[in-house]
Amino acid sequence: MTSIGIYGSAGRMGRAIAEAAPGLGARVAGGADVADDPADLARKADVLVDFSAPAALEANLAAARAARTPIVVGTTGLAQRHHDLVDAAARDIAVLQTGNTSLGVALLCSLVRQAAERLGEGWDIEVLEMHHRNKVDAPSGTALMLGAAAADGLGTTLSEAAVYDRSGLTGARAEGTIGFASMRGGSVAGDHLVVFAGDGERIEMGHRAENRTIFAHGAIRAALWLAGRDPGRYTMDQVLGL
Ligand SMILES: NC(=O)C1=CN([C@@H]2O[C@H](COP(=O)(O)OP(=O)(O)OC[C@H]3O[C@@H](n4cnc5c(N)ncnc54)[C@H](OP(=O)(O)O)[C@@H]3O)[C@@H](O)[C@H]2O)C=CC1
Ligand SMILES: O=C(O)C1=N[C@H](C(=O)O)C[C@H](O)C1
Repeated sequence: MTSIGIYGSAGRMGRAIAEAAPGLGARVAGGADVADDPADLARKADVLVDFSAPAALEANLAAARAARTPIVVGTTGLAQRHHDLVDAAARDIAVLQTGNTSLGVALLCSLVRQAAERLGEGWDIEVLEMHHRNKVDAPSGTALMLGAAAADGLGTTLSEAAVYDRSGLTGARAEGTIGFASMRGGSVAGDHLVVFAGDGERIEMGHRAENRTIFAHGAIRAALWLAGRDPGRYTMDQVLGL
C-alpha cells in the first residue's frame, strides 16, 4: 500500500487527506513524531503532499529532493520564486503543482481556455472567488489558474493581462485585461466564477466546492499517480486523463 507523507498534516487539508486516504487504498506515513521534520517524513513516505504554506515550501521541496521522493504541491499563495523552486526540484524528482486538485476545476480551466480563444476580442474577462474566513492568500490559487487559462486562450500571459486591484479613480477598463475579485467569509470551501462580459450578454462559467473532500480525493489520486514516476513537472490534466 502506498504511503503518503503530509506536509501540513495538522491543517484543514492535511486532516481531510488523512481521513480520506484509507478509503482510497493509501496509508499516511509517519505521525506526530515526524510531522515537524521534513527530511524524516520524506524518507519514510513513498510520495509526499504539501498543503502547508509558501514559507515552508523551500524546505519541504529540498527534503523531497534529497530523499528522491515525488511530491504533490497544493499550497497556494506561491510567488515566482516558489515556481522556480518547483521547476528546479522537478529536475530530480516527480512534482505536481496545482492550485486545485478537484476534477471539476481541471475541466473548468480547459473550458475557460477554449471560451477565451473562441470569443476573442470584445469580451471582458473577470475572475471572482469566495473562500472561508481563514484563507490567507488572495486571489486564490484556483483563480490564478483560471486567469492563466483565459490568458492562454487569448494568446497572452497572466502577468501581462492581470488586474488585481481596483479602487478609487481607476479609469475605464483596459481592453484585453483579466480582472480579479476576492471575497472572504464563513465556511465557504471554494467558489469560483469566470465571467465573459460582452455587449448585451454575459457568459458565466463556475465551480463550487461543497467541502474539502473533493480536494483531498484529488490530492490522493494525484499522489498515487505520481508515486514511482520519472522526474518532471506533471499536471492534474495528466492524472485525470483530460
Ligand atoms: N490545491 C488545492 O486543491 C488546495 C489547496 N489548498 C491550499 O493548501 C494550503 C493549506 O490550506 P489549509 O489546510 O486550509 O490551511 P491550514 O492553515 O488549515 O493548514 C496549514 C498547515 O500548514 C502548517 N504550516 C503553516 N505554516 C508553516 C510553516 N511555515 N512551516 C511548517 N508548517 C506550516 C500549519 O501548521 P501550524 O498550524 O502549526 O501553523 C498547518 O498544519 C493553503 O495554501 C491552501 O490555499 C487548500 C485546499 C485545496
Ligand atoms: O485555501 C483554501 O481553502 C483553498 N485553496 C485553494 C485555492 O487557493 O484556490 C483551493 C480551494 O479553492 C480551497
